[in-house]
Amino acid sequence: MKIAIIGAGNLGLSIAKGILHSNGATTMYLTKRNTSQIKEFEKYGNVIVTSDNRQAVEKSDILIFAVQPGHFAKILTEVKDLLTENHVLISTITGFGISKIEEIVGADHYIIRSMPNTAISVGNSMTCICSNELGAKRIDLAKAIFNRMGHTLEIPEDLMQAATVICASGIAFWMRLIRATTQGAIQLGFDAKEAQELAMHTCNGAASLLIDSGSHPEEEIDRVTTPKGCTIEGLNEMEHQGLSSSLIRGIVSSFEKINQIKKQ
Ligand SMILES: NC(=O)C1=CN([C@@H]2O[C@H](COP(=O)(O)OP(=O)(O)OC[C@H]3O[C@@H](n4cnc5c(N)ncnc54)[C@H](O)[C@@H]3O)[C@@H](O)[C@H]2O)C=CC1
Ligand SMILES: O=C(O)[C@@H]1CCC=N1
Repeated sequence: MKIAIIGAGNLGLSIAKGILHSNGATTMYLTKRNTSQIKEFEKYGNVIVTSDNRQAVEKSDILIFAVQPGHFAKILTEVKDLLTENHVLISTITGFGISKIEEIVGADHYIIRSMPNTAISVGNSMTCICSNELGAKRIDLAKAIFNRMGHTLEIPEDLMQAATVICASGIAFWMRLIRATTQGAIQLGFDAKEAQELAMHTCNGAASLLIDSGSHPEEEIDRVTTPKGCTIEGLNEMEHQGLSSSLIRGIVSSFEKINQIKKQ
């Protein structure tokens, strides 16, 4: 597969690392206006770093766009005459709908929207995907690409903003929960490094339990909460302080913000 990542910033480079780790490309173009910080990627023999988006598009079949929303229309306009019937366009760009992409390049291209998160760099992204009408013929290909770097779910486009909050911003939300747990562990006597080790592996274990068993979180909670024990004591105090409520309100605020951004 010949892949181009147009916009090798935070997300673009995370995708590049994921692709490299999974040997997911025969050649990979990485583009950025100033390429000096990412030249090191050329040490992988099949990676070409350039600021020339047109060259990257011409030499690749799968085009993954990961630029800021304000730059996307200009870049599409710059390369649209090079697009062939073989190209698959994958946009990771927040709030930029398929209809807007079609307005620029036409509906006669395979257009996929995908919303990965930065855990794609370690092959563990939750990635939501949707497509235009023609792109439905390439959705399995897009899923195959992202399944090598985590888990994918095909969703209707109108859920893409919500998916961005839960999956992409979600990385930040979970990081903060892990950090707070780490701070608690330090207060209880662990040094900072061990505290983080305990917090992140316990978090990983909790997610793995649900993924492997398919059970509901409350079923797993029931297995841990000894009557009159310390777990229910802590859990109830967290809820008195608004744990679930504050998470839900944060998610909804994030969603309201993303909808404002889309309107701008
Ligand atoms: N950071 C994240 O976790 C996620 C970001 N997104 C979306 O992905 C997109 C990129 O986000 P980030 O990586 O965080 O932004 P970023 O600002 O780190 O990366 C964008 C990159 O595009 C490059 N760029 C700008 N103009 C260019 C041009 N004409 N040609 C080639 N490259 C150009 C910039 O130099 C920069 O390296 C955004 O639309 C964001 O909404 C989506 C999911 C997760
Ligand atoms: O914070 C943001 O607006 C972008 C979208 C999801 C992750 N970063």
